[in-house]
This record gives sequence, C-alpha cells and structure tokens, in this order.
Amino acid sequence: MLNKIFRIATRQSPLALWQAQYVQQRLMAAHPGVQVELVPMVTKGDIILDTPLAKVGGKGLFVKELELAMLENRADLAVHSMKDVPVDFPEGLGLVTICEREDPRDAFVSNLYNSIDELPQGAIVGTSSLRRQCQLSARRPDLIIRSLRGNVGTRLGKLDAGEYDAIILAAAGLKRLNLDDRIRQAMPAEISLPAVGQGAVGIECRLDDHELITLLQALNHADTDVCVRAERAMNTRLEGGCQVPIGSFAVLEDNQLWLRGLVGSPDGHQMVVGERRGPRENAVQMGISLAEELLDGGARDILRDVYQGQTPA
Ligand SMILES: NCc1[nH]cc(CCC(=O)O)c1CC(=O)O
Repeated sequence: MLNKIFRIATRQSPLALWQAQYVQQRLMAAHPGVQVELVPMVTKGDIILDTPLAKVGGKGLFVKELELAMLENRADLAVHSMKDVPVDFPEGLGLVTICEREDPRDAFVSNLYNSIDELPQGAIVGTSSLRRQCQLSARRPDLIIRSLRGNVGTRLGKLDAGEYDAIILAAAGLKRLNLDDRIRQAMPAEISLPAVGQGAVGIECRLDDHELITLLQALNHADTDVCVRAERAMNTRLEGGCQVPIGSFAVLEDNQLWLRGLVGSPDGHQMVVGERRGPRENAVQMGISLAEELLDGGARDILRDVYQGQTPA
C-alpha cells in the first residue's frame, strides 16, 4: 500500500471537473492507499470566450496553465479531452495514458428539429468548430453557421434562448454530464467525421514521475490508445492547426484498424477525404500515409490557402 497524494490540475468547467473526478476515482480504486486531490485552475481559454478559438491562438490555451503547474511541481497530472491536446508537449511532460473512449460522434441538438436534414432552408446553426462548419456547409450550403463558444451548459443556454435553430456539440460531453436527452441525432461519421481524439480522455504528467506513470497504466485503454495514436499521427503529419477543418477518426474491428481522414475549407466548398485499413500494429504508419495521401490529393493547397505560403513539406 502506497501512502501518497497525487494532485490533478484541472479546469473548472463541469466537463473538465467530471473528467478529473473520473480519473481521481479510477486511480484511487485501482490503487488502494493512493490519495488523489484536485487543484482547480483558470486558463486563458476560460477567460477569452467571445472570440473563435482559431483566432485567439488555438486549443493550447486550455492546457498551458495546467502544464506550468506540473512543471513547477504545484500539480502532478492533468486530465484532458484528447481533442484539445496539441501535438507537441513541453520538455519534460508527455501523454502517458488514454482512457476508454466515450461516444466519439458529433451530436445534433435542437428544440425544434430532429436532424440536419430536417432543418428548413437558411436555418441558423451554432458551432465554432471549422470542422463541423465545413461538413455542415458541404451537406447543406443554405445553412447559416454562427459562432458558439462557452462550456456545454452555456451553449445549451444560448440554444434555449432562441439564438440558434440547432447547435452541434460532442456527444461525449453531453453523455458525461447526463445530458443525453438533449441529443436529437448522433451524427454518423459519414455525415460529420469527428475530430482527432474526440470522446477520449488523456492524462499528461512529468515524464520522470515513474511511480505515477506506473500507477496510471491501470487506466490505459489499449484499443482507444491505438485509435487515437493513428488519428494524432495523421494530424501531426498534416501540421494542421485549428485554423483548418480536419477530421480524423479510427475504429477497431477484429484488431483491424479503420482510419478515416478529412481536410476541408471552412466553407465546405473543398473537401479531401481518404481512409486506411490495416493491422493495429501499423497505427502510426497508417496515420502518416493517410496524411500524405490527403496532402497530395488537395489538402496541401487547402493548408496553403489558410496559412498563406507556409507549405507543409
Ligand atoms: N472543444 C471543446 C470540447 N473539448 C472536448 C469536448 C467534448 C468531449 C470530448 O470530445 O471528449 C468539447 C465540447 C464540444 O466539442 O462539444
């Protein structure tokens, strides 16, 4: 029996707290005697709420403060939605565990309509995700996409106040917060290819904390881990930040990995898609080769347009 306290740095949105408490409970249940505390923090991403994320420096805004706390030994681990974790980590920190994935799909949420296809001409849909906007507009060019930020409760509040006819949220967040009944349509990957890592929770810590890393292995979910690795490998090879609509989604079927990828323009006019099937051992290689196929198939031009001249190799 270990008598040790580990500290989880966490944001304070209901979803972030749910995820931190989930890891806290699972870690204590797996290792009797281990104590786990939460260290609640405020990040820049929580403060800047009025601007689309792509414009204020991206998803890293939600993790920097948590990473600093670990580097300065004010906390030992951080729990992230894998979707929000940038591809690079600061020196000394790394992603050591990926927990079992919740529903990876995007959820169509509305008080009036049951699916995107039911929306009337010119309906207003709330999302600040370029990936969701791209795929919605490709299917329904008539829709008006309006920005939507804030935590899950805030976004639902804006829908209920009548600011939108429908909004798109991650099914995983709604399910974790017991808001499943708000989901009108869990959108299949064919309609909305999810974001890299969507629905999965990952754990970051100091790479020299061998004791913690060993304890965390009990929470790792091998199948989710391999899927998210393939998705992240694709994203890394694309060198796409969050200014580009990118979807990447892997599933396992009898130990065969099926990885699908998408790069598009925000208006949905351009969309490059591809897929790979192969043994799970090849997850990372499949992600890289799919990214290269997408780049050659038009994604390089889309990325170039977005970044104006900074061509990925
Ligand atoms: N970008 C914010 C964010 N990060 C993770 C989730 C949901 C849970 C998940 O994907 O793990 C959400 C909300 C949303 O996209 O609706």
